[in-house]
Amino acid sequence: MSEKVFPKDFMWGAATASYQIEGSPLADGAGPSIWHKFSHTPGNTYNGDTGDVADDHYNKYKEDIALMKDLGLNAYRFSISWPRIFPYGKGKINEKGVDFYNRLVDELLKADITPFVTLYHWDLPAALQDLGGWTNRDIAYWYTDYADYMFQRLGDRVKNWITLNEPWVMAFVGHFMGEHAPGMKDLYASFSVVHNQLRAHSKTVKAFREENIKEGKIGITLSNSSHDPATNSQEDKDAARLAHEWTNYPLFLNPIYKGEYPSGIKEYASEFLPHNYENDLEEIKEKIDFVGINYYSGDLVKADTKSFLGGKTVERGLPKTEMGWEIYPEGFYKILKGVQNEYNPKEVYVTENGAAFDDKVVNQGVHDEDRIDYLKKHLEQALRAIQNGVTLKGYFVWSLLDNFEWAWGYSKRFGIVYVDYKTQKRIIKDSGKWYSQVIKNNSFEF
Ligand SMILES: OC[C@@H]1[C@@H](O)[C@H](O)[C@@H](O)c2[nH]c(CCc3ccccc3)c[n+]21
Repeated sequence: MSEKVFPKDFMWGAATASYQIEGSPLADGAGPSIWHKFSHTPGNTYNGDTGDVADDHYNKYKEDIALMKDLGLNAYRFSISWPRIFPYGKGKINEKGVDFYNRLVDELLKADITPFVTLYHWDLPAALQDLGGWTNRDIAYWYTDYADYMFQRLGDRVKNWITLNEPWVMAFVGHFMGEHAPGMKDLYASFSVVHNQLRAHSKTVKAFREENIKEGKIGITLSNSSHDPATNSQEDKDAARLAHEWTNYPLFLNPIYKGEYPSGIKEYASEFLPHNYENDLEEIKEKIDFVGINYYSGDLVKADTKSFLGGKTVERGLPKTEMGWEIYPEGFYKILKGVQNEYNPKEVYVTENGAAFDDKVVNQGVHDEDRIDYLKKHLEQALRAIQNGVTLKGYFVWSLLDNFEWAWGYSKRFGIVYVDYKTQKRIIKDSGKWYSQVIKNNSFEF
């Protein structure tokens, strides 16, 4: 393999999520999600933005799939909105909700685009939050029933499944920092949410095996930020390792692959883990087919006794994206190599990588050189990882379209396609044209 070309059959895609692009959150019998309620609660999102319209993808999905085809994508990662299927989270089924995803999948297959389905990307049915949501142990059963129903309805055409998107963010940004739905600030709740997501994930993997989906594969997508020690001191090294075990893939892959939480979590955070959590570890240790890695940025960690787990992040002084995240491509390699070294997964997919920049339309185009530079530098590190033994099989850029960026609303643009929210017009950015060349050449050099 020449040093700049990806392996043959490497999968090139783009990723999105239901609440961020679809709009029409309550259409055709859908129930409200916790993000519908959170974004409609004053003060929670920039400018009071909500997902009521977003990219209107619920109505424009055919046009957007034609765009994906134009770009030459051979895969597309999207999420299913649980409350469109089960408006109250369990019990009554909303056929019109199922019908939307049936039509979406059929249109993707017609365009020769492989669907990668995320079963949960944070839009929990609000009715389940009324019962405690992810802090209620019974959610493992509610979630598995929902997932198993989707396997039955779409499993004949959808072969690649992701149980959860970024369970760390759901647990801590949503239940400790309070900046995401459901807006809680309770560290004990956060660790219960970690544990119940792992229980739900593994019960679902077991149900998936029983459904016997032909050539089916199932995995989980985890958020990661490369944490390096601010200095060579033992305190900073320890703080960086703890930050890694807490916020990155080990918090979930250790239980899944090794049947226990990372040593630092057991040593310094065991008081927050649910009572008798050990009784669930055997069941959580359920084989998965691939690991999904999300990566955006890296940081330095400095020992700090006032911070949770004794570390605080400090900056390197590197260029930043519009999110204020430092651009650190080497960290991408470290995370990918680290996953392979520690768990040796059969397959790895980059399920999200991308950047927000201050995109402007000039003469009907968007000349986002900064995003091209970001993507190129990260693809170089992804290829380097493959050349160093990482079983990386595909890459999904975040995101296909500019969309609802959670608490930031529509103020941050991550798309390789620009969305004019007043007209809902799509404009392929220069980065989208560049990415389409990457796919055609299977290389970032052409
Ligand atoms: O922020 C860009 C994307 C989101 O739009 C995706 O829905 C989400 O999966 C995702 N995760 C990350 C990295 C972790 C993170 C999430 C939320 C806020 C800050 C960091 C970045 N992103």
